[in-house]
Amino acid sequence: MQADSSDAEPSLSATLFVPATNERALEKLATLSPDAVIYDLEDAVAPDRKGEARERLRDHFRVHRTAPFHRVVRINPLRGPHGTEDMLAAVACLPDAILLPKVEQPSDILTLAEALSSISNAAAFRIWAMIETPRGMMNLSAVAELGRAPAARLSALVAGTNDLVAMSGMAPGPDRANIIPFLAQMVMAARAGGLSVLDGVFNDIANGDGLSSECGQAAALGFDGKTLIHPAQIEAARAAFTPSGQEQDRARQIVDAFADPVNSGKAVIKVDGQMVEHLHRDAALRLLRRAYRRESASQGDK
Ligand SMILES: CC(C)(COP(=O)(O)OP(=O)(O)OC[C@H]1O[C@@H](n2cnc3c(N)ncnc32)[C@H](O)[C@@H]1OP(=O)(O)O)[C@@H](O)C(=O)NCCC(=O)NCCSC(=O)C[C@H](O)C(=O)O
Ligand SMILES: [Mg+2]
Repeated sequence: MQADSSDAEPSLSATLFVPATNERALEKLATLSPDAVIYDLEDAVAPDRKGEARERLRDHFRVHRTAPFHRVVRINPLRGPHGTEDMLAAVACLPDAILLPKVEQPSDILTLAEALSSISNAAAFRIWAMIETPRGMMNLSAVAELGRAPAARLSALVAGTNDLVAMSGMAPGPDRANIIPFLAQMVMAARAGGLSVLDGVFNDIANGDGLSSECGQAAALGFDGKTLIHPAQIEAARAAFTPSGQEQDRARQIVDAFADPVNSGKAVIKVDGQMVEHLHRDAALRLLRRAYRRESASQGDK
């Protein structure tokens, strides 16, 4: 079962990356049902194609003014040569959020937030932060604290496991054993800051069993969703982050038990032999809300 999820964002279970230069993949989006799409101007775009990527992105958003999923643009770091132009292109697209990669300290977020505040049509944009460098990991709690400061616009953390592995020299190990401590810290930091938090990508596109297992692991760690690189990965992510029928039944049982007049005024009761407190009822209500949102979203797909 997924741990308590933040209500800061809509459902983000299946969040698909699309390189902004890949025209075919951009068009394919109209036939897919991810919860969110991250249009990438950073690592999926070669350095000599950054200008073309921005142009394609603007064209794409001009044609597709709305979409049934949350839309996020990943720009290059603001301290690098492409960051500012990427930010302006992203703002012109009116996405729901801008994803800043390789965030290492609070000032990275605050610089972007300040820049957005000086642009008139950027009022509603949220910022998502990728945590994927050793320095970003070391400064994680200070970055996540910005979730409590509305002016910082921060609403989600995204684990960049490829970069983290490459920059740290760690091998992920079987079942990601070596990186789990860092993933768990990201979830805790996100909860402390009231942020959503997404797991990193699974590179082995043809390995469906491996993906399902990693999505299950991400849900068990408390992530709100998984970032994906291929349409074939959407269903596995969706399944792992949707509360099962059994989980929903149990949640209803807990909610109903507390609503029963015989339990009126009680802070702790027994349900099916187990001690249950108000915190369990609150978690049950969140789970049912998540299941309801998922159900409504899939009705919308039909
Ligand atoms: C990896 C890919 C290059 C593979 O693409 P392709 O060879 O075209 O795959 P398929 O032939 O199997 O594709 C089948 C159809 O699906 C479309 N497609 C493929 N990928 C996507 C996608 N991401 N979104 C939408 N549609 C997609 C193809 O166009 C085919 O369509 P059709 O022919 O019309 O049926 C490709 O999958 C890819 O580029 N994926 C995304 C890569 C990416 O964005 N990478 C950067 C993000 S990951 C990262 O950086 C994480 C982080 O920073 C870290 O450090 O960990
Ligand atoms: Mg990365």
